[in-house]
Amino acid sequence: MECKKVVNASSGPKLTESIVEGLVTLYPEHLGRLDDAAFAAGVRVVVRRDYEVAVKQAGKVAVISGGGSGHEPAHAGFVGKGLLTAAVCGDVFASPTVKAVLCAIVAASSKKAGCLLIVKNYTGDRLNFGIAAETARSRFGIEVETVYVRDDVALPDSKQPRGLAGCVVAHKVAGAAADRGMSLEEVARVAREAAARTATMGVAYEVCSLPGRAKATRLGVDEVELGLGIHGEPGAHVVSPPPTASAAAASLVEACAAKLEIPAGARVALVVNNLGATSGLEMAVFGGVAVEACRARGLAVARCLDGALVTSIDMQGVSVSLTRLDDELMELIDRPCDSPALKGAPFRPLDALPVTIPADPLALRNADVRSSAPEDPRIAKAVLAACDAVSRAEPDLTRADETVGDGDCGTTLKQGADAVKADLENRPDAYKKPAEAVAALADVLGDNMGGSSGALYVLGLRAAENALQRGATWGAAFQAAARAIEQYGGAGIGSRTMCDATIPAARALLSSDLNRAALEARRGADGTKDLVATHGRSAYVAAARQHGVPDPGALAVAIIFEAIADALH
Ligand SMILES: Nc1ncnc2c1ncn2[C@@H]1O[C@H](COP(=O)(O)OP(=O)(O)OP(=O)(O)O)[C@@H](O)[C@H]1O
Repeated sequence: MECKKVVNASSGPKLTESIVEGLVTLYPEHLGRLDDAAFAAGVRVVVRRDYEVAVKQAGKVAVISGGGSGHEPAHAGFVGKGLLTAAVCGDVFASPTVKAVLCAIVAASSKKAGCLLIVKNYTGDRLNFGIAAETARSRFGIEVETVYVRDDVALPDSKQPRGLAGCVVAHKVAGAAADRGMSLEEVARVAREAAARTATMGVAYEVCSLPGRAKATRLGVDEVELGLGIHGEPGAHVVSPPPTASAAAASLVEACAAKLEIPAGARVALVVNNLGATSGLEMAVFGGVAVEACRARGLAVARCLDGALVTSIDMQGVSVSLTRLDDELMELIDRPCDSPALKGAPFRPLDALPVTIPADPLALRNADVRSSAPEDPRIAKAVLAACDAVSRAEPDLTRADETVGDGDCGTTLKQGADAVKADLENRPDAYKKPAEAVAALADVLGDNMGGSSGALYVLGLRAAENALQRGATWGAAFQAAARAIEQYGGAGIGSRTMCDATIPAARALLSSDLNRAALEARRGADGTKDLVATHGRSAYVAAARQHGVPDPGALAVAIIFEAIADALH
């Protein structure tokens, strides 16, 4: 079955046409497209809107790149001041035609200044851009230089390394040089230098899927590919199980640094490229550890660029490019640019080290709780039993929350339980008296447990702590806890929340005993299977989906009461 894509046409020129149309519609201040009727049908070339004045009349070198579509924002997204003059757009993963490249050269270049072609090193691109360059020279008298980007280091013995995300560095450097008014020869020299000093390697956690085709199933659930191309071709190595972000970053950085023979202490520009469908969360994690990996290798990360730059449609993965900088490249990389995808000075300096703002932990922690109540060894026993029971129940709680919520209730509770257990081991004295123990629980859960349930537990525990400090019984203290949860959470009996377990359990604890309270908590939790949520995240989930599944928060309360009753019987 075809994979789902947000497109009108799923392949061929119609798809390319709609990509180009979309970009020029979205970025009219930057982009225009060549009128194909004036040249030849089927030509899809995106140009700087102001190319006539800013490039041709100004006598500046035109910088042109392109290739197959599917790598957006490359290359049309890099068309603009200080970057590309024009981008030639082929069909998805297919080289553009000679005619299209020739049209771009002839339209965008002046005879006086000439044109630089930046070509990713694929046979189709080499041939089509090459024929166009020769024709532009012989038939139109335009001087053309070509720079090949062959930054791939995944296949060490390859005679024809592929062009990958490193082309962005060549675009930036050449665009800046052309903008500064350097000659064609000079622009080509610095672009060649940038390309030669750049190495790239990537990792894919999921391969890409092409519009109109079935989703590729090459990679097993436990596999990733290292050293891949950007056209869905298999990577150089399959690695299983998937490496952590740190391990992946370290191997990519090492491969690039080794290939470029970068000595320790050298300045580099780091490009962390999202291959298309890597989440913002993953990009943040990976970007940070990629910088760390460079520093661990002794490299000075002088400039850094991250984001979706040269994608492979929807590949879930990242590539790392390193460029060994010298003063000239650094100066050109730092010059301002203005295109849809890159603006200002997109290569950021990373000189400043991350700052941690010191917070005064004493100001955040509650003043010590001291009561004259006698010590009670049953408290630690009950706490331990509750923690173990919650940890054991994590899969059940997760399953329930995956159906009726966002799936994190079990892990949130387990995180709290693990932290409490560790605190109990470290500070057993804090769990000997009622008010002190409850205060310790609130402190630990407040620091370690997020989510709604984290806040609700802390609220309840604080209320119980206050009551216990005033000499309340456990029954009265739990009653105060249940009331605080009701008051701040706004839910009550029948809302399909933990209140369906806490309220009846509190009543039973006041009038009867712990066993009765556990029974009532369980009855309340089971009863939520027939309720429709009015509070909490489940309130946004269809009623039919909730039916027959207990509220995870209520279920956890029942599990805790049962564990304590069992431990203390
Ligand atoms: N207003 C409320 N009053 C009482 N209990 C609530 C309330 N809202 C949610 N809950 C309880 O919290 C449980 C879910 O806890 P969890 O920590 O997963 O919170 P969440 O609602 O998913 O919020 P998030 O994950 O965004 O913090 C629910 O099963 C329910 O028992």
